[in-house]
Amino acid sequence: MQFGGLKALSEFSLTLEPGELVGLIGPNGAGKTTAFNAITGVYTPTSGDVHICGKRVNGLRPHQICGHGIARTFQNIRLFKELTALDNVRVACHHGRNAGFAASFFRTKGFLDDEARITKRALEFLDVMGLGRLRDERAKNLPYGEQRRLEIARALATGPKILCLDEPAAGMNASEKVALMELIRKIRDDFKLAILVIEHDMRLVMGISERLVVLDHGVTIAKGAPEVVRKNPKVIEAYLGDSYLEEKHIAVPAHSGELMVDDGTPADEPSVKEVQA
Ligand SMILES: Nc1ncnc2c1ncn2[C@@H]1O[C@H](COP(=O)(O)OP(=O)(O)OP(=O)(O)O)[C@@H](O)[C@H]1O
Repeated sequence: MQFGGLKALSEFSLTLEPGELVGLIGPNGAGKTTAFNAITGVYTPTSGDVHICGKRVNGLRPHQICGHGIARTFQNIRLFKELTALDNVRVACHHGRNAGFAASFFRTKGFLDDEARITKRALEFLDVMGLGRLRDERAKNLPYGEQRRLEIARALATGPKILCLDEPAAGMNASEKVALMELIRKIRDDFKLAILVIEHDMRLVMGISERLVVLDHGVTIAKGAPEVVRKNPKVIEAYLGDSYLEEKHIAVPAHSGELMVDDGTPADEPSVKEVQA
């Protein structure tokens, strides 16, 4: 994905298997959101291919790609702020359906039955995300963490095979983050989805992902199981940065040991001590 002279994403190849939970990590500006945008049709990749279940979807519009089974959430929450939580999810349940003007205008029995089914289904998604009691609240009045969960409920309601979550725990406190990550894993298990999650907090994402892909400057610098990736010197260097390491007086030799420092939040002493040279 190239923007003028800038290659925001140049070496990126990822296959998501059914039911897999993969973490996409990397420092600020590494190209993570660009990868999501290229996969979900927000951008048309300037080269390369995106396939969903064998079908090439490059150049399709986001709603068409969603119709092929990829749903996503955004780093900056994009809810229908004036609609209730329930209606935000109902809209997604309607995805790809068209009742027809006459049926909706005359509110035929078939139309009303359909609407009742959609409401029931939307309530189930709200309950999955622990938002059932807030069904009639306008999205804009929900606390930040609940808006994030509502976005996930809405994405789930489109019936995806693959769910892409862009920093779903951003802005949450530590215990909310842990609870959300556990919920994400449960969603994967219950709905049998593949999930690709961008998360800045390395410890969190390593805790739930079977596999990690690490980007830096648009290039994949490491892939694999979390316990392998976290020992990768390139990842340690890219993620923490030389200045950070100098500041903390941490030496990272070519074949360094464990890395257990959260990114994006000030590293506390116990985490730093876990960086074993
Ligand atoms: N529409 C765009 N036009 C020009 N440059 C862009 C555009 N979108 C992203 N970029 C650039 O591409 C690079 C990768 O950005 P991207 O947002 O994908 O990084 P990121 O890994 O998601 O970062 P962060 O963790 O801060 O969200 C950055 O240099 C960014 O400025």
